[in-house]
Amino acid sequence: MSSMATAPPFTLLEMTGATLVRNGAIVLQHAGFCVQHGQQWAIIGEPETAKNYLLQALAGKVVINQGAVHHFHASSYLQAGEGNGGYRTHHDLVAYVPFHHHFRSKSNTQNFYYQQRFNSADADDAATVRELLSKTRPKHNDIRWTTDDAITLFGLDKLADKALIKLSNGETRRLMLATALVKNPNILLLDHPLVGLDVEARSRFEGILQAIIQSGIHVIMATTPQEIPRCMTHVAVIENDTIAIQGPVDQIYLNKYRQLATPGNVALPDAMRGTIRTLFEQRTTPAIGSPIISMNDVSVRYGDKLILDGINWRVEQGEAWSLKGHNGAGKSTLLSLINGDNPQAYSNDIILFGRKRGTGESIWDIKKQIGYVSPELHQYFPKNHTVLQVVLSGYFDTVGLFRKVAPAQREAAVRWLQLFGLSDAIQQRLALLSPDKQRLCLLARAIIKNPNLLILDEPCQGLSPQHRDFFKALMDEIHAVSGTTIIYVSHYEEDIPSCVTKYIRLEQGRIKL
Ligand SMILES: Nc1ncnc2c1ncn2[C@@H]1O[C@H](COP(=O)(O)OP(=O)(O)OP(=O)(O)O)[C@@H](O)[C@H]1O
Repeated sequence: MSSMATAPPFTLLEMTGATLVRNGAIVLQHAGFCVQHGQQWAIIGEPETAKNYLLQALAGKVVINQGAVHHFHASSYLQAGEGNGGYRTHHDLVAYVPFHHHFRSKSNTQNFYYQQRFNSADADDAATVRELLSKTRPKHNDIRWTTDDAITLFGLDKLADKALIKLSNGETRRLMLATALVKNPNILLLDHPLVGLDVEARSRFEGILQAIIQSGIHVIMATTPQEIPRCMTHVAVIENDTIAIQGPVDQIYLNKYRQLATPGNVALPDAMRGTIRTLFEQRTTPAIGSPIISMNDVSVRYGDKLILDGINWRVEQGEAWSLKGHNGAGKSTLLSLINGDNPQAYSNDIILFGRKRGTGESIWDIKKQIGYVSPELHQYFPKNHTVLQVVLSGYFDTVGLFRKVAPAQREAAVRWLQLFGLSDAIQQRLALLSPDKQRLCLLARAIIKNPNLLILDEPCQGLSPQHRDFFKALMDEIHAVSGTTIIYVSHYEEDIPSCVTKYIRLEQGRIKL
């Protein structure tokens, strides 16, 4: 990959004849892509892996099997570096914001385990927002964005002294974007930057992006046809393993792609519905009486900060609820009280599955009633287990499989994986699956034990439109067949299945009627 090839005038970045391979399979072939000065690119289409790999290739994070990427924008920086003895690379001028963050503890020894968030005393090893941003120094002197600028742009002022581990999902996304900005790159590569942001943050994003672009940074982002910011000048459309179409945004017939990505009502094939019925006939979890959840004046406090304030909520068996609220409203904290991850559940008046919390029940007694999936679980789930092991671990509520399983359990796991279209991947390690298939695998894990309560926190995050529609139809079917109680969190109305008929909205930790 040479960055010293001769640049056509105004060309900043060029990919030529590139073939990208993942786990032995071609993801993208013969890809050509060129960014000229003043162009901002949105990459849409499917599969997600191809978009993600294209960004990673431009960021220099994956090997290109054939072809090359030329970073002409870095030429003068590299030339100026020659002779002064310092090591310079075009990587210094490119920042990539992935879908998942890789923040580490200060000792840099481990990823945070995900319950750690709700045990505030454990968070001492985590850097604060300001510490992280301050230590992310650019390798060059062309500083357009300081730490303070980035904090202001992304509205992180109130969070600046907070440990990273304490941030909500949406707050973490904003921090990831800010971290990339303080590298002061020439090229900013964003993988679905709006995912996890609430409606208001998404509407502010256009202005944020404009400010970034006006400072001279060029943006290339993977996104959906529905969410192409107005300041994007060009679009590239991925279809299967090629860049099918690319050009100025006003010359691409976007409606076609928007229609493809518009939520639709998928009808599950009869055979699939039959399988679901059979799987639920083997229900092992005994049904219990209502209410499933009863919260009476529940509050959660960390230090002097009240995160949840006077929550009264009753969920009857078989109900399907949408839990709504802005980023940082307290949704995940509320869920952590239900799924046994938050020690403050004991000091509150909470009845779960007919039993008051703090009356001798173990966390496992609680967890065995619940199927759970969330962005945090996905983030921290060890990826070295096979797909089959991951799904089977749902029977034991462990993060990975450490027990022997019964043949019937194994058979059910295989059938669920067939339903989710993951039969081919059964023996593959989770790490080798694309992020959307990993998510489907964790969804199968949540469902496999036929739990009394399904907690689905942003379950469609990262799913393709087809997978999303399929998953919603599956939820409707499961709810109809099993009567499983559901709590569903999403910042996108179109992600919510039609079986969800009740809602609770949080605002700054309180119920908003
Ligand atoms: N241990 C902690 N100490 C201090 N503040 C915390 C702690 N854990 C969470 N918070 C704060 O509590 C607020 C609520 O966080 P929570 O994750 O419940 O929000 P959320 O509604 O799920 O947001 P999102 O939509 O972004 O996922 C956030 O502002 C977060 O920073």
